[in-house]
Amino acid sequence: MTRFPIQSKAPIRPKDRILVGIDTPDRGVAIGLAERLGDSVGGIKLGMEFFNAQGPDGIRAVAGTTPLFLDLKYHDIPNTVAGAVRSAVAACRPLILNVHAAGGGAMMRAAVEANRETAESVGIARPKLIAVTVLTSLDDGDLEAVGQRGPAAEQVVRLARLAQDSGCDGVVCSPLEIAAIRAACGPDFLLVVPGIRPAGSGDDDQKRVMTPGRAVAAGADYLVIGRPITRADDPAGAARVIALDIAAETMG
Ligand SMILES: O=C(O)c1cc(=O)[nH]c(=O)n1[C@@H]1O[C@H](COP(=O)(O)O)[C@@H](O)[C@H]1O
Repeated sequence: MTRFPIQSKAPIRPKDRILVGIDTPDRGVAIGLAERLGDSVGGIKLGMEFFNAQGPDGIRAVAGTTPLFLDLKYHDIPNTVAGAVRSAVAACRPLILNVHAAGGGAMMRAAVEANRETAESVGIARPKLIAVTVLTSLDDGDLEAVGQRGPAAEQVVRLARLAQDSGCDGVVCSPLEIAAIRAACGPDFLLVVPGIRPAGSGDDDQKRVMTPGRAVAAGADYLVIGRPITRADDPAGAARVIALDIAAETMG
């Protein structure tokens, strides 16, 4: 796997934009997928299902030197989230980690500070800290059911601005809000985008979706893609087709 371009301004190759979401509790399955996909994606994303079964030791065993997005979506009081970030950065050394923007400005500022201090004290490049805006599995009706008035897109932009003001490097958003966040937060704000479905794939539990090529053309930096790759008969082949779709929509 090549060096991840996230820490520099180097141009990003289509395949490097893919962070494959490996959602399994099984260490052997995760290691197998990471190995098979190593040459076809930019990095891996490990989240709660894997972490809760295998812990930091399992994360290190799967990620090795592979660029890692550690997706544990912290959402708690500032002191607790700061502690979680310190533990995660020291133990897992991710390239990217996340919190929920809905935890508020004080919580995000505490996370930003904990991330910076811990990276300095363990002597690693500072991981990118990003904030989840509105989950891609929710639509306007779901938001209304939890007392959130107004379209998802408005809430996403509100939370993206708050995340930026709180010192976060970027956000997780659906592909449908990329243009609005770019307009509000500028070209350097990192946009990591799940809710990606190649043409012809089912949406599963995702509600705000787009194809990989169209999401990158709209301004996504990185795409988080799970089942369309990991559940394919040939995961590496599926990742290569996705990279071709990105290239077709974004080059020449
Ligand atoms: O933070 C995330 O990565 C995330 C945020 C979000 O709003 N929606 C979302 O789907 N994700 C993650 O992205 C991955 C998407 O997986 P697939 O739906 O299988 O492509 C899952 O691992 C989710 O946990």
